[in-house]
Amino acid sequence: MKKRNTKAKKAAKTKSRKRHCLGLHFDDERFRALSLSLSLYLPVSLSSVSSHGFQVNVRASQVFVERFLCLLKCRYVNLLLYYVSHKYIITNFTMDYQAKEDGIPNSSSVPISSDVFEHTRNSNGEAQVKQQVDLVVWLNSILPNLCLPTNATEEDLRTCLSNGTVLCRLLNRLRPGSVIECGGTEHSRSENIRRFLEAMDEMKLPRFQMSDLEKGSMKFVLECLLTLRAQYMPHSGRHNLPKPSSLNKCRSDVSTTWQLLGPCFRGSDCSRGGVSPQVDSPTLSGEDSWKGASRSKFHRCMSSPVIAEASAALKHHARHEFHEVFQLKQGCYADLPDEKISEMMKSNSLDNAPTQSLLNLVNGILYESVESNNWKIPPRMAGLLRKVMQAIERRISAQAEHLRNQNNLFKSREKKYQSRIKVLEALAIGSSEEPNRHPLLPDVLMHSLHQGFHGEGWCHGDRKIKMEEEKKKHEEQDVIRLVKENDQINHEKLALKQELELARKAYEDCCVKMETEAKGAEQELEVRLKDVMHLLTESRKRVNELEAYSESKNLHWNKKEHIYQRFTEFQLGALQELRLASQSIKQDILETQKSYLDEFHRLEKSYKTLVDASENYYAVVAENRKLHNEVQELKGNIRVYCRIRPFLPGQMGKESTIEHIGENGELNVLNSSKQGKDGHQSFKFNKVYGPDTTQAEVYSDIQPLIRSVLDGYNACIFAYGQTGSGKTYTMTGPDGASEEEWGVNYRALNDLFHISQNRRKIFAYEIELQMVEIYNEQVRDLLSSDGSQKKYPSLCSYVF
Ligand SMILES: Nc1ncnc2c1ncn2[C@@H]1O[C@H](COP(=O)(O)OP(=O)(O)OP(=O)(O)O)[C@@H](O)[C@H]1O
Repeated sequence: MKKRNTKAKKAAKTKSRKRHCLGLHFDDERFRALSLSLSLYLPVSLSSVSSHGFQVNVRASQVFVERFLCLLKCRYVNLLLYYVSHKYIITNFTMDYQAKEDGIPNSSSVPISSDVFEHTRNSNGEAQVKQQVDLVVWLNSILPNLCLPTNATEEDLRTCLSNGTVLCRLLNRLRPGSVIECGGTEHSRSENIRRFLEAMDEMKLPRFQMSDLEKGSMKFVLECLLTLRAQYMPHSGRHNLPKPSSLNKCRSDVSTTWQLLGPCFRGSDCSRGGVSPQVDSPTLSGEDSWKGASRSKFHRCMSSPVIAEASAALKHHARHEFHEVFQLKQGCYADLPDEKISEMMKSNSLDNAPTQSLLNLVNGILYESVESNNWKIPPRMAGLLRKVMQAIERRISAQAEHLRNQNNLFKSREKKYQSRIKVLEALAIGSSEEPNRHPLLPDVLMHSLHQGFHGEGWCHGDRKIKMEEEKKKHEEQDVIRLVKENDQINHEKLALKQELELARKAYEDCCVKMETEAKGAEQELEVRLKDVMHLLTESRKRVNELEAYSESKNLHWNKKEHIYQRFTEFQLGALQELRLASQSIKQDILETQKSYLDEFHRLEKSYKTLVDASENYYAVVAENRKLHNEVQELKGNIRVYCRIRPFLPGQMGKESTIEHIGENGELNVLNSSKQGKDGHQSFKFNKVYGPDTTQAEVYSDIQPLIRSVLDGYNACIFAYGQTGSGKTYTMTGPDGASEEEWGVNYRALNDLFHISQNRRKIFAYEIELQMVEIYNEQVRDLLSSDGSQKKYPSLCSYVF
């Protein structure tokens, strides 16, 4: 019996290894357990199970389904969860899976109906479109001048990114100085892209090929940009893609996981989202696949907030319209209208909006405040920020509560399974204590066996004995088979128990970790909220101060501007006048210069003439003097002139005695007292001046004598006649005389000074004047200042 048991165990082991080789280990119990585990975290539920197939209800995208099929083939849950954590799970559909009895089911052979495929494709397309929209919004927020439409197609993106400048600018905004941008030539285009890719390599981030930008799918380009976004804006689009660092980590995780699994899958097959795992060699057992690092990675993925987010997104699929409230076309929060902010702040919108949208909003506002407003948050945005943070806090609290409920549920299920395991263990123990009774052997069979050894048919001949032996042999074979199956069941029970224990521990760890993370996140959010509120208060103070300062400055500058404007206008007017004056002066200067030039030429000519004349001047002057004096001598050294006084005002009716005045100094006088010839007397003078002769005409005959005096000749002019005949009038002029009435004395002195002044460069004259009066033959000095009126004995002439 012992030998038979050993053989049965060996056969069971061989069969078990064979099942592992097939890569399928989904009998009913095992799959139920797996489904239960999955349903705790994922939108997967087992619909029906049979010995050869099962139906799974999945809410997932096509990618998810493909991954799930891979999971079914190798029972590798880690892989499934990994992909789920990074892909959208957005739709519902049912997948029928019929496992093949004789081989490994291939994902391509899974009978999925055409409408399911269509639905799946649409789901996948929706996810890609959403990723693309998110990416466009992000690009617009980083590079506002880009102005990409939210519904930009792949070709639009290709056109936008193909010259490489946008990529370089994007990278420089995220990481200043990362790349140096070239110009817009064809060569610069490839150079820009090359530099961008080098920078990505340097940052150890996944990149695309240059040909991806030229044609074909933009998938890798989009993945690269989403990774870049996750790297530098880790809170933005978290549900779309992991951080680049974590992406690389996840890639290595996947690779590690494959190693743990054995060579069933190659990491490279899925490093870019591939879905065609290969079964190359026997896999490890299901128990092995849950050991060590892979299990911890599984729980790390499970504990990721993204899972919770994805789950929440599935549960609140109907809330899609609220997501629209927080979607911004251009990603510019500062320009949001008040109506939009009010709509966002409504409790209905906040409670129903996806958490990722709220986080995007918070990050967007903070990013804008850092980038554009120098850490200043506008008050209306601060109110919205506070509301959003409160909504996030409420959600975190709800998540923690949900996790606690899940934990309780899991514990209750664990107890239920433990009780089942205990029953099975009791059955197994019972069978070992009663060797002749296998727990799974039916009573009828046990009765037959008993009868086989102790029954009465033993005595009815050889034929009967032979039949009994054959029957016994069959029954023994049945017993062996049943024992073997019982061993197998026990073995699987033990494995299931261990697996459940591990899962329970892992789940507890996961819950603790998630609670810790939730508390940490809550505390972090509280700290950030406090920081934001502090910043907001400071910003408000600063804004008020700046507004007051700006107002006063504005007034001051307005005044100054007015003053400067007036001053400028005045200066412009003055400048204009100066310009006109300058032009006029310039014209005058030119004219003056021209006239001076003419004058200079004229003076030059005159000067030459004068030079010529001056050479003979002195000779001419001497000659002139000589001739002049000779003329005077010829005229006579003693000349006698006679001037006839007109009637005085009171004598107008009297008869004149002047009979005739001749041209040559002849004068005929009629004496009415005498008769005849004696009554007519004739006189002869050098010249006779009639009663109408002016003072100037009298002096014109005397003037040459004045010149002779200055030439060194002596001259004497004196007047004589009876009282009232006009001597004083002729020599001096009447009292208060005008220049016309000046007598000989004034005119002679004028000429003396004038001629002596003209000759001052040649001669120096000394002029002395003496004025005397001769009266009653007494000479009196009229210019004497001592009052003594010096008297001379007898002199009756004026001497010059
Ligand atoms: N040519 C004249 N035209 C007009 N009035 C004259 C003229 N000559 C003399 N008289 C006037 O005659 C008057 C007498 O002249 P004035 O005093 O010169 O004479 P007199 O010879 O000097 O006299 P006396 O010897 O007494 O001094 C004056 O009133 C004077 O104005």
